[in-house]
Amino acid sequence: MKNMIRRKKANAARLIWQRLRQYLGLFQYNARAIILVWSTNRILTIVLAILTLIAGLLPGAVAYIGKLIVDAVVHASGEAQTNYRTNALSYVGLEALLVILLTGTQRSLSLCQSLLRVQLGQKVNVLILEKALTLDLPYFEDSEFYDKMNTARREASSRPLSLVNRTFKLVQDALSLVAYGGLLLQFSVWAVPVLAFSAVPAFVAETRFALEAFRLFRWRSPENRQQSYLETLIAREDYAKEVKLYQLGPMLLQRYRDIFQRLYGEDRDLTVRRGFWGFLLGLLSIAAFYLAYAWIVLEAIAHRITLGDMTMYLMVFRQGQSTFSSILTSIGGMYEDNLYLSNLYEFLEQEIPKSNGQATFGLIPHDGVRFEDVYFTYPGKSQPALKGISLHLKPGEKLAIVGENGSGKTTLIKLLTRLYVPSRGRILLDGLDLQSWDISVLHRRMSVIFQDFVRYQFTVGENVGVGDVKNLEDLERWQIASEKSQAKPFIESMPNGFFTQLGRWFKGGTELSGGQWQKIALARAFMRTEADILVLDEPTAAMDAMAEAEIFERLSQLTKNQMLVLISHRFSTVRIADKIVVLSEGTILEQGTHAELLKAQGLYQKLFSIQAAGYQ
Ligand SMILES: Nc1ncnc2c1ncn2[C@@H]1O[C@H](COP(=O)(O)OP(=O)(O)OP(=O)(O)O)[C@@H](O)[C@H]1O
Repeated sequence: MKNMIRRKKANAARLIWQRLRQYLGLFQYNARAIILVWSTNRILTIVLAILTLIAGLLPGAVAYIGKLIVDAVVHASGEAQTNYRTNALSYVGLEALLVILLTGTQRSLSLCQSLLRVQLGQKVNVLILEKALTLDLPYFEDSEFYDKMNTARREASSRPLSLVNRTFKLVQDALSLVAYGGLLLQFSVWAVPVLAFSAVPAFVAETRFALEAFRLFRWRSPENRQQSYLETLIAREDYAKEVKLYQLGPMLLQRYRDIFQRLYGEDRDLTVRRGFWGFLLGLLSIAAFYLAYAWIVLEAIAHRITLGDMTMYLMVFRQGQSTFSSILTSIGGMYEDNLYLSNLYEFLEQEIPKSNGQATFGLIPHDGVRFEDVYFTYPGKSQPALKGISLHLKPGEKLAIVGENGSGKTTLIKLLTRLYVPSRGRILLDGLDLQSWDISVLHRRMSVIFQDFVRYQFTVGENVGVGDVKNLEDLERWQIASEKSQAKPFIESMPNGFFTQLGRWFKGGTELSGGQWQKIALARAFMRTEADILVLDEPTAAMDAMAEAEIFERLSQLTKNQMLVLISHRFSTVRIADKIVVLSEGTILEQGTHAELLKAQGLYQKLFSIQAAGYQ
């Protein structure tokens, strides 16, 4: 029996300990937040700590001077002694000085916090962006991971400082409470623990609700993303045309409102419950406070304490109560901050499996590119996008890939450029698996223009220059590259030539036509002269017939020493290739030269004749 009771007790103790650890575990980020703040600006952090200390101790001193004033007044009025009067007046002066000091300290504290907030916000954002730069493409396409990053970005820049401020505020309040407690102990040893315990239920409720708030916040990431997407659709110029002409505005706005209503409903429930329980449990501490208050009044009436003592205790009580509730708020808030920070650190510390390829040259120089039985399935998909792809592209060779929409052409390029890793099989460059190559060396050897190339809101020259970031500002190279892509004539006709700002986001920006943008993108590809693999995905789809014909006429010449991988739906353009691959549903259906494929009378020949017929 005794054993059973002992075991039960041990179990209960273990449970309490576990719970406590769970609670305390959630405060683990305080120290990290302080380190983060410390590394952001040491001087400001030290000043903040010192000011917090002063601001914590001063209120106790003010309360004590209050007592001295009242006692001196009582003496002075009873015995009409001038030195008591002088005493009383000098205490008043002293209190005024202390209050000035306190106000100054508090002002300086908020000044320090404002400065730190800006610096810390910048620092955390840079950390997040630096991490984002290390991520491979699949991470950006993984909505869960993307949500984590956005949650981190949205909130985390303000949270670390908030956590540090709260930690310091807690220390400050705790110091004030210790000072008050010290003064109160003279009254009764019981007053302090009674007041402390009365605050526990409110504290537990506060942390519980903070956890719930965080869960809500996390669940909602997808909804928040939807909302910000709708905002973008409604408010951004590149969507405005369609939104207006299809009259999508009201429908989009309604969706936006609906999401808000749903979120608001959940928020309101939580806020109401939090407020209700906070109030109810807060009543407990108020009751304890006022009982003690009444006790002090009775003691003063019975002359067991002086009037000065009573004034001091009452002040200590009032201040103590507000310090208590401020501590509660700090702890609840700190708990929330910790939860948000856990999200930030989860993002920052997510292990990114990196291929440790370091090779800067291949095993068989000049072997070119080989696909060996390559399969690829997109994450989360059941059907492979590419199946058993094998091909060989020798240095200087031109390869064209054709095939219907969704047949896997772009996917093949994504694998070739190592944005994705094959699920099976290998891709070799100069006899060495792409995974073994140093990624920056590999990317330097490639020049790629995707169908959805980026229209940078930079100057024309920079839009070309980004093709070779080392020579971003090199006017001469811009000129050569844009001459190759037929972009030079229209660039030079613009008022500021290569220095014209493009896009509409910034003042004085000029918008280009689709074909003009494409010529700029092509110039970007030609800018990368170091690259020996040029990949062009529908490079001339938006260009006029003349420009397209001129580019293709010269393309073989322009890319004489480069391997060229060209995706196109126009058969007139692919015929320049040494080898044409016809993709269908992720597999190679046919391959050969234009003449061979025509002769084979397969899909290529069929599609070619359909297109040719269209022009007759
Ligand atoms: N990021 C992605 N995640 C999942 N599936 C994708 C992704 N991108 C493409 N797919 C799928 O992979 C298949 C091949 O797409 P891919 O973009 O390679 O086709 P494509 O031949 O380039 O088409 P198009 O001629 O329309 O440009 C399609 O079924 C497509 O739905």
